[in-house]
Amino acid sequence: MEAHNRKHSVGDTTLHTCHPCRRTVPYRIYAVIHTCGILALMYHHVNSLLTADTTLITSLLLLSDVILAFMWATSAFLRFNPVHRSEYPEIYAAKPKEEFPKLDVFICTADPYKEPPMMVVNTALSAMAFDYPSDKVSVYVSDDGGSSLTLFALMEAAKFSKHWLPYCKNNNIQDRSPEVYFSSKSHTWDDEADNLKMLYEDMKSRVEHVVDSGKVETEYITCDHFRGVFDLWTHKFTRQEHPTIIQVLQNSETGMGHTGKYIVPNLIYVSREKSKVSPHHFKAGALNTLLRVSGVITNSPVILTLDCDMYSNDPTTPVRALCYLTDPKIKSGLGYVQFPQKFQGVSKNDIYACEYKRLFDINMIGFDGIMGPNYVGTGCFFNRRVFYGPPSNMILAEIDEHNPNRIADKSIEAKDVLELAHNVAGCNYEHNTNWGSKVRENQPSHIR
Ligand SMILES: O=c1ccn([C@@H]2O[C@H](COP(=O)(O)OP(=O)(O)O[C@H]3O[C@H](CO)[C@@H](O)[C@H](O)[C@H]3O)[C@@H](O)[C@H]2O)c(=O)[nH]1
Ligand SMILES: [Mn+2]
Repeated sequence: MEAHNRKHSVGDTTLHTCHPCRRTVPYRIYAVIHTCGILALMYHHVNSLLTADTTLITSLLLLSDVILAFMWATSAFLRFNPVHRSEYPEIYAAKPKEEFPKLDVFICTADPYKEPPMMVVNTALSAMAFDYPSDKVSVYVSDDGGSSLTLFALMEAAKFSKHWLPYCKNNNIQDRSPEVYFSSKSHTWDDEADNLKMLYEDMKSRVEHVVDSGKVETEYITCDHFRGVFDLWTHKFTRQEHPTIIQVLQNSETGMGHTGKYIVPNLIYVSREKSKVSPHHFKAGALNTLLRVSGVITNSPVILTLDCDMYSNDPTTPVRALCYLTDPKIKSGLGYVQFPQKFQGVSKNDIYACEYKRLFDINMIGFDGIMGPNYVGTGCFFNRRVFYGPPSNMILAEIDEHNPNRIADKSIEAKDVLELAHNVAGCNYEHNTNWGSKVRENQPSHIR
């Protein structure tokens, strides 16, 4: 979604507009002509079926043309009413900060060797640095690899964020993934940027050293709290059974907020329980775990899902999504707002296949004009309420802490909060509860 320039009159509170694509009318005319052609062809087939002797060949031709016509019709519907949307984040951003809803960001990672921890760090930092009240943002990283390397990298990210976030916000930086920012040539260098780049390179070399050596040196683990956790990884960590690990790596309540300097977002590491006897359902299982764990800890009404190989290229993205999600006129029927994926490192000449243009750009605006797009798995802001059934029929959760309207007002590090978060992070939790079976009956309300 891109904002189009538009002049606002004073008092204009329109948060978004929707307009049909210009090519719709010519396309419809073409579709009518194409349909006539198909009907004529069918007429011809039926006619020859009734008159000719070669029944088998004629029936096969009819069948194949029916299949082709069906395939054409399904894609034609996606071109029938495509719409473009524009939103006006500057109008939303002018609201008092108290009105901004809390935001939980979910990032999934699974293997520290295929998905380098520095990549996960950059994803997390780009989301932590959103143009959004920092104390309202909680970033949850799900690590299905249960790797001390990823945990170590995120501990480093938490430290670096205290320098990176104020820098981005004070200088209005567009690329909030430090890797992207420091490798781009199109920005001015001053002492502050130089120092920050040094800090970043230091962090990167520490993390890469740890990844190369395959283990975290105990000298880095200064806190007793972590020591027990790292013991879990004394042997090869991936795919072994292990209990749930939840670590609050940064807490906005106790972060720099209290020193009055700069408020930081929450950063929480989650590695769900692994057990050979229960299926883990890959990314869907990880997202369901994060949904429950975040429900207990922060229970934010808005959830963003990201993969660890992505970063946000626009810090106003959450506010853009809120232009739709908070609009009272459409709010009750709106489940999610999804952003198209853009790919890096694709050949400029390969504009269709590798950019997945049809999947993410062309088809999506087509779906949007009919009944709305399907969830493509990432880059999507959800209204937490949608996981609890349709608007008229809310399915109450097994435990009160999971209900979407509950305000999470305890400290995120409170002992009972973390204990309950551990209990709900089992890899097969939903299958062992009544709530899980109720949700399964009403399938669409749950991520699968
Ligand atoms: O057991 C697993 C396996 C994968 N993942 C994570 O799931 C994400 C997507 O997996 P990946 O292997 O990168 O799949 P892709 O084919 O690149 O992903 C596309 O297709 C997926 C399946 O439809 C969508 O979920 C993704 O958003 C979409 O980018 C990654 O962040 C992984 O770390 C887990 O958390 N646990
Ligand atoms: Mn991927």
